Amino acid sequence: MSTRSTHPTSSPDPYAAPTAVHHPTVTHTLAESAELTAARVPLAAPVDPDRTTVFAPPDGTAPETLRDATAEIAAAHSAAPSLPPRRLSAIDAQDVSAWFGTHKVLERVSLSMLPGEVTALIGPSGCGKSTFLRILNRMHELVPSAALAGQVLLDGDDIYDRSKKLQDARKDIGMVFQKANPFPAMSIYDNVVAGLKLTGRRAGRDEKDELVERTLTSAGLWKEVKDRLRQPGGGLSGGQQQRLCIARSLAVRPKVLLMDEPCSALDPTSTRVIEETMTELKKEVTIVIVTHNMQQAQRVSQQCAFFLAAQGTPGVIVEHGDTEAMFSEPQDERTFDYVNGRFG
Ligand SMILES: Nc1ncnc2c1ncn2[C@@H]1O[C@H](COP(=O)(O)OP(=O)(O)OP(=O)(O)O)[C@@H](O)[C@H]1O
Repeated sequence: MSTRSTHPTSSPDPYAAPTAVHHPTVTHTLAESAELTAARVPLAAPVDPDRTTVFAPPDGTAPETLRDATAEIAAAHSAAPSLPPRRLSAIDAQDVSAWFGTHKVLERVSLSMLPGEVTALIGPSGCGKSTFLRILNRMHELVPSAALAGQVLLDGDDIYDRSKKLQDARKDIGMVFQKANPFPAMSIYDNVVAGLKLTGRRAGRDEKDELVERTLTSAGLWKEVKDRLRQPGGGLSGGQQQRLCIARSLAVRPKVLLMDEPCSALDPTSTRVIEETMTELKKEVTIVIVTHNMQQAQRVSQQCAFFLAAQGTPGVIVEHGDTEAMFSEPQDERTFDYVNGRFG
């Protein structure tokens, strides 16, 4: 066990009174739980595989149905320049606790995020999902008052080990934020290449061209922008900008991609395109997504973790495991209540 940064003086031993629990044991009680579970409602409706969401094609070439989009994105992936295959990575959080000043926001959270799968982090506002996500690529330490304890292992190596460089963690574990943040005046092409520049690596023209096509294809954007690569990134729609940011993150070939509510600012059409893109992307990068959208969690993830912070206590994981099972047969009544919209 290792301890990072400066611990709050009022709590010198972060493990003095461990109360966090992990699936399937439950020791926390939520005040409202009994009341909430008194009137159970049917489980969330399963996702309809034949849903026929109509797309609003920006250039008149987009398909009409999600089913078509899935096929199109998959086809684009197989036609794109490819890289030699590599082993998919696992990221493991072990007994992670976190503070902002003296405010403890996570309590001994452990979670294994499996290679080549999408793990969804769900839970009510303020339970520490984003903090947990930011700990996974060492962004938490950017906040001056922040502290943490525990370990984050990328393929078995602790990213917080003193011998590890911060830059390596950021390169290996990319992040896409809630609000798309491309460089607006920079061209689409240069936005993607900027991802590479951040690593300090120089690349020739051919390599850059290949990189731009490959990453934009992986992000599900190539077809829409291939004829206007020199136009500013800021001229794209919100959904396209988010996919451009995904492409920029992919340019450094991360092993893990963290996504913090990547669709919350997007319309349903753009949301579906990004979800389909994620389904393809997980074949090359392990994905962890924070989402408030239960249907999205069901659609995109194979693993799910339910975070909860009872009044005045730090966030813990109440239950985690296979997404389908979490939604159809949750082991904890608080999970049942949350995934069925009873609170949060
Ligand atoms: N920079 C910060 N400084 C101080 N406290 C913070 C900071 N960021 C988050 N917190 C606190 O940490 C706790 C967890 O916040 P966090 O954003 O991780 O929760 P969340 O589950 O992601 O919430 P949401 O779903 O609303 O985004 C909250 O009490 C929040 O107020």
